[in-house]
Amino acid sequence: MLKINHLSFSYGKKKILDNIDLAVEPCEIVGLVAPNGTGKTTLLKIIANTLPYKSGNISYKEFSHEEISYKKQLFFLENVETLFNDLTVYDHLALVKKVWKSNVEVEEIMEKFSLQKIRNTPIKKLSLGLKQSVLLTLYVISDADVLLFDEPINGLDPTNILVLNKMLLYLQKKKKIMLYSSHNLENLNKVATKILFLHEKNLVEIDKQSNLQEEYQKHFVSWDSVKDWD
Ligand SMILES: Nc1ncnc2c1ncn2[C@@H]1O[C@H](COP(=O)(O)OP(=O)(O)OP(=O)(O)O)[C@@H](O)[C@H]1O
Repeated sequence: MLKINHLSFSYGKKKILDNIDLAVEPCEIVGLVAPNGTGKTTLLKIIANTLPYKSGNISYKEFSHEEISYKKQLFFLENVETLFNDLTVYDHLALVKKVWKSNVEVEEIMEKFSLQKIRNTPIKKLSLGLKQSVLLTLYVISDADVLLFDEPINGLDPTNILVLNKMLLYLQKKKKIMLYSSHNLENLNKVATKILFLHEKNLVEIDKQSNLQEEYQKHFVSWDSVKDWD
């Protein structure tokens, strides 16, 4: 289980997270929802150890957040900008397989994402959507236990959104712990096992049976911020 207790975080005087508690079990796909600039990426970065925090505790199984064993069980790439641009697709996948000491077959996963045609193309020559597909492939290749996705749908066409959803269910069968931040409520509702809104600096669980769009409006939409354009 991934556990967060009493986590608070501020950038300078600006408080982003206030006393957050969260527990995520294997096989769970937790959808994280909030308006732009609320703190979803911040929370994922803290869990992934790329942003230090001072207040609270985070652990996975018996490992605390600072331990190397924790870091080895987790995979997070914030966005396609973090890919190694000069590597070819194949070399990037092979690198992650090596570093994460994974047994996952690169060829098999490339085939599932239909990446064979671009296997020898350097990342920098790919379109946004293809880079995003490579980024998602790296999650599968890593075979890490805890997978943190920040808007994984970014740039994907409808076919590749279906591939993403299949990938998430495949990873669920492999008992991964997944956190998935997104603005796409419709797709999130299809795949997430639990939906959390980051509301007023804390996490609120939303009933999956409820109308997510309505819940979003209730929690977040201030009509003052949607200006009249006539
Ligand atoms: N390095 C930083 N220094 C200071 N403030 C930051 C920093 N990074 C982010 N912020 C601020 O923290 C807040 C939360 O940012 P964050 O990127 O976590 O939001 P988000 O919910 O992921 O947004 P989006 O949906 O737009 O990706 C924003 O107001 C942002 O301006």
